[in-house]
Amino acid sequence: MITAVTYNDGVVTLLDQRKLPGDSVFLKLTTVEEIKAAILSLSVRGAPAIGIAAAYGLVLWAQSNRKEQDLNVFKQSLITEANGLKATRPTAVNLAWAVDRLLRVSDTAASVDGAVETLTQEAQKIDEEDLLICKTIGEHGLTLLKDGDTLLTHCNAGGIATAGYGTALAPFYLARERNMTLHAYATETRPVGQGARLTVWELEQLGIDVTLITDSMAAHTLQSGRIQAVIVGADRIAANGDTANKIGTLSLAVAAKAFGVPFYVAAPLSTIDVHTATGADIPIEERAAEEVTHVHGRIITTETVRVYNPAFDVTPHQYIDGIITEKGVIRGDYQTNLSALFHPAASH
Ligand SMILES: CSC[C@H]1O[C@H](OP(=O)(O)O)[C@H](O)[C@@H]1O
Repeated sequence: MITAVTYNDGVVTLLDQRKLPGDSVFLKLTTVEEIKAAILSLSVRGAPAIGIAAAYGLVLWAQSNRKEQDLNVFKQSLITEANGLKATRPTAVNLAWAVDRLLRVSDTAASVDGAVETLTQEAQKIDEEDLLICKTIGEHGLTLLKDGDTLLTHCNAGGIATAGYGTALAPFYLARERNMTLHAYATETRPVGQGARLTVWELEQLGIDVTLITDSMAAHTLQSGRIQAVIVGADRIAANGDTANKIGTLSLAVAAKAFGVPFYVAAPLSTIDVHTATGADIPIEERAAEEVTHVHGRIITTETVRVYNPAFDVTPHQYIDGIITEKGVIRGDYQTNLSALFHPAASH
């Protein structure tokens, strides 16, 4: 199992995803500032993985402030640090979800030491739970597939974007364990190249057949009939099922609908944000122009060009045939059926 984020005794170890596929470099971080920088630079990326990293970042801060005598000062400063972590990447709700979960459990602490212990335990629980959740997502994803299927995926929603197994790639991990054969087509995923650099690398590490295409080849590939389903991850799913994911996902969903290919989103409940009504309300992170204008440090356009670099887009729920969660595959009336995941009693 490839693990992107691990924690042990005051040190967070991150697989530096900027260096893949050429080098597997592990960063040893001991401060929340280093964690924030790693999230901003995409050393660690992937909605669940940045939630786990942010949670451990709060733990590092708490441990370095253990000598604070005033519990209220400690708690107020913790909230400030939490807000700083949330601001790093606003679209992926998992980051805020993880940080808010730590704030909730530490709020009842009766001492600074108690708060530090509670924060540490809760961050480790989030990490451990995510691994099991992703495996379960893989199980539910397999119910939609058959031996020999070819799936198109976008960006990287694999083990290195989570605590392990991934979300969109989880069915590939499970299929491999079950001697079931699935084939992958991975889109390059400009401008950061998570597909070409990370998904190809991850699937080849697993011995899974993967074909790389550029983003502009996706519609043609879907039209060709060689793809049985599209499966992607998510950064935030609104209450009505509208889904924010890596830029380029919307194009895949529209093309899949046009050519009759099922389009699935795979995501844990921690990616579903019932407090965000529709996709129009999801904040879309815009990133530096250099991600678009430069490849491996070399400029590929003019020095004067204006750049628009949204890191995500929103796929309307009408284009989504199913949302694969750890609770099962959610279909149809997403407003009702997603809400029922959080309020089961109300669904009767
Ligand atoms: C399970 S990863 C979910 C999601 O996060 C990725 O974004 P980024 O690489 O910018 O962190 C991508 O949108 C994945 O689908």
